[in-house]
Amino acid sequence: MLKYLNQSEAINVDLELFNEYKFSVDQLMELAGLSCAHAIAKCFPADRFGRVLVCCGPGNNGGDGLVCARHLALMGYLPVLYYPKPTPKPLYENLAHQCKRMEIESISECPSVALAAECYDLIVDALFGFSFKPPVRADFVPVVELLQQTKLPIASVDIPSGWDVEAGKLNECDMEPTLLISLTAPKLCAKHFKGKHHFLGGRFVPPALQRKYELNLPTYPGNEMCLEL
Ligand SMILES: NC(=O)C1=CN([C@@H]2O[C@H](COP(=O)(O)OP(=O)(O)OC[C@H]3O[C@@H](n4cnc5c(N)ncnc54)[C@H](O)[C@@H]3O)[C@@H](O)[C@H]2O)[C@@H](O)CC1
Ligand SMILES: [K+]
Repeated sequence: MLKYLNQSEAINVDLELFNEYKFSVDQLMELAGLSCAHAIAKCFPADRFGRVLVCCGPGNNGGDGLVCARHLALMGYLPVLYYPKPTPKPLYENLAHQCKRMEIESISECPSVALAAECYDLIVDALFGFSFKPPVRADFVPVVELLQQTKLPIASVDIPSGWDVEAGKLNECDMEPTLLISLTAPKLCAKHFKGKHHFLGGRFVPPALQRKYELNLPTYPGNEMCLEL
């Protein structure tokens, strides 16, 4: 049976990938963000869902979002970034710079539900991942409210933002993505996911680490970056 990780297991797997297996954050983020773009392309083809609002948070989940936006642009989408709190570290500055040089538009105001409905076909939620601790801080309340109120389909990276990593949907955030891309392995909250598509991405987990945490990951088909669970 596929293992669903609690918050501390997710953090420990992450630490081991960096400390024991010597991956760099950039490497894993690139693969994670690329796998998200692939899962999105399988569920939301560019000819019908071309205009994508990519909402990025301040941590690595937001970094995955920046990578995903860049790959979506390469795949024929028209992503627009909403990245309200850019993190002043070279990793994130470089990813944001790459998006800019890829001519990806950026907006500084969170759009209203009505404006988002007019301008976009899909929202990518890369606000918070497995290090989220509720409640949502003030800076991110408007965008979390947009995610809760919009009728547009949402693709969530790793965790539906605002959900508790283990308990799932909270009273203060009952957002329901259409697509969830669990990275590395699903977290416990994914057991409560009721949307249409649940994908696994982040095809980089060494066999010994899979065995140690008894992840029982399914076999990715062929050279695919992601698979539907
Ligand atoms: N091995 C892995 O497990 C990998 C993880 N990656 C991504 O990294 C994510 C985890 O990244 P991080 O640990 O950097 O953390 P997150 O991106 O989950 O979030 C932490 C950031 O959000 C802020 N934050 C936390 N709670 C908040 C709240 N209530 N209101 C507002 N802001 C809040 C924190 O200050 C911090 O800046 C994963 O979910 C996944 O998306 C990938 O990049 C690559 C590989
Ligand atoms: K997220």
